[in-house]
Amino acid sequence: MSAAPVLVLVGPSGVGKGTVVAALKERFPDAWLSVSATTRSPRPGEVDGVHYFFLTAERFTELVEQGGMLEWAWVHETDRYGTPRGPVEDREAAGIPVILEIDLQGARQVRETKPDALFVFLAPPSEQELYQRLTGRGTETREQIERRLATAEIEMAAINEFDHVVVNDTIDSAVDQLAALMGLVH
Ligand SMILES: Nc1nc2c(ncn2[C@@H]2O[C@H](COP(=O)(O)OP(=O)(O)O)[C@@H](O)[C@H]2O)c(=O)[nH]1
Ligand SMILES: Nc1ncnc2c1ncn2[C@@H]1O[C@H](COP(=O)(O)OP(=O)(O)O)[C@@H](O)[C@H]1O
Repeated sequence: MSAAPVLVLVGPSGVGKGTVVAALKERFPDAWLSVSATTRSPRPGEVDGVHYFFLTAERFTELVEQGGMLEWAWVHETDRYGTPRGPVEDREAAGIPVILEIDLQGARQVRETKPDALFVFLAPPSEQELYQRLTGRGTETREQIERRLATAEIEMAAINEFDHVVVNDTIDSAVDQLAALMGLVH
């Protein structure tokens, strides 16, 4: 039996990573989405341990120093985000497909430690559509949107580092493509 896949999904803020992963999980409930740790504050409705593990800066540093993060990075220059190592390794050992929704810097670190993972870039159909999705979501201030668009440019420039590019045109077709790449079949 071949090992279950580890999907590393990267894409600019607002491209639809969260939406596509939620749809993928609905169709393939056995796939497990890693819960990241972050130093940013929870938004209304976000639950600690469900959406993120919300950590203080001190606790985040402590975990990094203990080797508890598979990868971590400063994202949008303001906060640290990282993947707790233990839960990922537990799923891998149990043969459960793993999804890491992380940023470009994190993906580069995972490439070093898990070169067999599946590195996929989720791209927008167009720049215009990315802008519309990001502003349409309505969860960021103008300044935050500007910062995310600047990060998006850096991320889009690294698209060639990825094994596969999936364009998030419709949610269904993006899920179909990801499921096929991961070898998930009904
Ligand atoms: N390196 C790394 N990046 C992460 C992790 N979790 C989330 N991110 C990235 O952090 C960014 C979060 O951006 P933001 O627009 O604030 O969205 P949200 O925090 O996911 O609602 C996205 O680019 C994610 O890919 C993680 O565990 N590690
Ligand atoms: N395929 C799609 N077509 C149209 N809108 C989409 C699509 N995928 C996501 N969206 C919308 O785009 C916005 C950003 O999606 P989200 O999943 O929050 O992005 P990300 O997690 O990459 O930051 C949301 O309002 C979402 O409903």
